[in-house]
Amino acid sequence: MKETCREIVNDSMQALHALAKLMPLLTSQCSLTEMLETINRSLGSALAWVSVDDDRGLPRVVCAGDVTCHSFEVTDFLASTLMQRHHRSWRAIYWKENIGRSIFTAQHPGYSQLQSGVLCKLSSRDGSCNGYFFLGFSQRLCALPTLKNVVVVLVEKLKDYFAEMISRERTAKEMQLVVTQYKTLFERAPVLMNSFDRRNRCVLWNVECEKVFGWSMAEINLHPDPLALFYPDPEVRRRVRDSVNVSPLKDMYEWRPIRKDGTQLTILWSNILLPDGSILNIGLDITERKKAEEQLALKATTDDLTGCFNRSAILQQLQAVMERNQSYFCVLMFDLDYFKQINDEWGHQVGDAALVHFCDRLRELSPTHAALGRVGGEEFLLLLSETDCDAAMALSSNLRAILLERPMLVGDKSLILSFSAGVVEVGCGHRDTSSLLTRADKALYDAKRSGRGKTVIAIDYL
Ligand SMILES: Nc1nc2c(ncn2[C@@H]2O[C@H](COP(=O)(O)OP(=O)(O)OP(=O)(O)O)[C@@H](O)[C@H]2O)c(=O)[nH]1
Repeated sequence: MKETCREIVNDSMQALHALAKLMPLLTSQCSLTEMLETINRSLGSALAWVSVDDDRGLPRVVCAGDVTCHSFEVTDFLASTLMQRHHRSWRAIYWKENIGRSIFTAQHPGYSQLQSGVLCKLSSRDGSCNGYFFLGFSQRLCALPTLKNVVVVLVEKLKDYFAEMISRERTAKEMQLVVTQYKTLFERAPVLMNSFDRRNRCVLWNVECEKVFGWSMAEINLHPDPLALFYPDPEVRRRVRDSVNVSPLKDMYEWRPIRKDGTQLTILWSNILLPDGSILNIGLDITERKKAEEQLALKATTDDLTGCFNRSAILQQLQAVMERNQSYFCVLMFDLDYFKQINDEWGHQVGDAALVHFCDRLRELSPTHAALGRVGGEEFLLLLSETDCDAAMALSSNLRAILLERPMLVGDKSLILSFSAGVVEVGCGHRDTSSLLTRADKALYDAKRSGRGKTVIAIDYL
């Protein structure tokens, strides 16, 4: 092939003939490298390159041929004094011999191999493409003036194509950059992102999902219904599926999915509809934040010493029960007897332990739905829903008995706690919390006044 081409470039008619045959081969489907390779094959050149300035005016070089040539060699050659001397005055120039010496260093094979060469300026009509086109040959060619004109025609034909190809490649590069940016965002953002197709297969699962849930995408797709891994309850799964929102991003909703290790997470989920019709789920793992909030809320409503509700929390509970009062219930107000003496005789720490001991026994005897709160130093309030006076009195007696049977132990001594209590039974529809508390207080006062160690029912409130 090259032998044929050598003959071509040494003969004007054959050179033009080769050019005519070459043109249809240079289609817009070719890449720039493929195009340069085709030119080399058709004209017998050992090296072809194009150097085009990019957006920032920096040369971008594409080479093809038997002689290896790097971008920096092209750039140095174009910047050399040889090239710059009469830069404005030529459009195409050629070298009959030793062009390899102007492009390569002495160690490079091309230094001695490359002999003739043609360089042509390249600029598109719209000015979007500025640069050079070069063809180098391993022979000293005598038909170079003809070849120079062939190259000029070639460049004339190709320059708009080069411009288009370069801009296409530039667009592809920009697209690639956008893809890379989105991929990086998808992979690295500390946000959960995933997508499931219509057959419930997971098709997107970012690194954050793997980190938070503990499953890889492959592991999830081994399950016939991957969503069941996170939401074992079919009813919850149904609600999750129903929540998929095909309108633009709305609020985020809280869900409690299960992690691979069985722990429960708290995730805020929302979803967006992508242009291809698929749904992208976006989530934030708020498990730790939620735990901290719950702990704070618990602390705000709990009595540090006894672990029961604190004053404001138990009064709020009472308020809530009164507001929705649809059934009867009982309120018991307890007060430890002679508690000052306990503190004085046994010390404050024992006094604290006595409060805990009393509360623990009371909790043991109370039904699970009961609410117990500490309203003052050694004063407690117990709310018993759907409980009448008799049941409340029975509970009070049991408490007295258990405090006797299982006294508090202080070293080798035992301390039997005594208490007084007031009981109020509240009928359905009663709403007045403050009069209820006054009645309970009054009954408790009566118990104290009549000798302590007693429980008194506030009859008039029934
Ligand atoms: N150890 C301890 N003592 C407390 C705490 N809160 C209040 N007290 C004490 O409880 C005592 C209550 O005394 P009083 O109101 O006279 O009641 P009491 O001695 O039980 O007398 P009666 O109720 O009339 O039987 C006071 O000495 C308070 O200092 C607490 O958290 N820990």
